[in-house]
Amino acid sequence: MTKQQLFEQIQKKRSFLCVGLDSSLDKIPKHLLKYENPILEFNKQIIDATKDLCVAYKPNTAFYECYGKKGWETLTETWKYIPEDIFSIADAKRGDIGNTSAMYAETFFNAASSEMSFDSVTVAPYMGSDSVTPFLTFKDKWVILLALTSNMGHADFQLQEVGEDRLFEKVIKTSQAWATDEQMMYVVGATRGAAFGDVRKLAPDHFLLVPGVGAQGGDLGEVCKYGLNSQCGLLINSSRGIIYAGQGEDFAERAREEALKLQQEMEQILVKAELV
Ligand SMILES: O=c1ccn([C@@H]2O[C@H](COP(=O)(O)O)[C@@H](O)[C@H]2O)c(=O)[nH]1
Repeated sequence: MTKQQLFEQIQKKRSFLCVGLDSSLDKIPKHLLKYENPILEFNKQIIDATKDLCVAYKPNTAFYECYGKKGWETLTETWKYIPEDIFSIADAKRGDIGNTSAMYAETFFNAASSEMSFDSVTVAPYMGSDSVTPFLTFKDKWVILLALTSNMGHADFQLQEVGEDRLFEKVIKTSQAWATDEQMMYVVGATRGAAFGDVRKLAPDHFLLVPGVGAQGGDLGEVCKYGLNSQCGLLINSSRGIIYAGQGEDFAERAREEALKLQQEMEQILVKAELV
């Protein structure tokens, strides 16, 4: 999916919501355990209930890899179930020496070999250019590079000064030599608030994937105040806050209600910013 197509979806749905599919057997409603593949059934019902309210789905691969062969099958079938016009993110946080990264890229982008072709994959920048560029050889596919994460430990490295910059600023500056804003996004945690202003000084036109609203307490209004750009430029993820909103037979409706609350807030923000 291109940047323009993503923006068109945002305008059409009046939403920049990404639903995180962090689905695990111990958290999904108990009545689903009777299904042959409970997590797949859960994901399908969540997707059916939210697909008109969001523009992206983000399965975090950890929640699938932990179940071995069956988990990979679930991830593959979940990817197949995501509607084509919805941006798909494999939140895998990969990155290794070049030839290994090339195999990771095949895994997530080349359906001919892996049966999956996500629109994007999250990548860690720590190993540098040759660990990231193999993901950039696929047309209309995206790297989402970790920049300033939502977790407490972000300060251990990302805020350390490297010359005149903090490390996350160095990551954003240096990586812009590897790809344009048509192929690269950055992860910036919703819990980072005013730091969105610093990110926007360096990356005014890039899309930012923003996890951390909902369960982690990030503030949507604050993120948008500093992070919105002329093509919206934000994909706001909520995983647990949406998918585990209910535990009963009506869990998908409860998930829809939570997604709807966020979508309605986003619509107001888009209208106020005259983006729709
Ligand atoms: O900085 C980061 C990078 C990735 N994540 C991932 O996003 C979701 C958040 O889940 P919630 O349940 O909405 O908190 C999860 O998959 C994380 O691994 C992040 O939270 N922060």
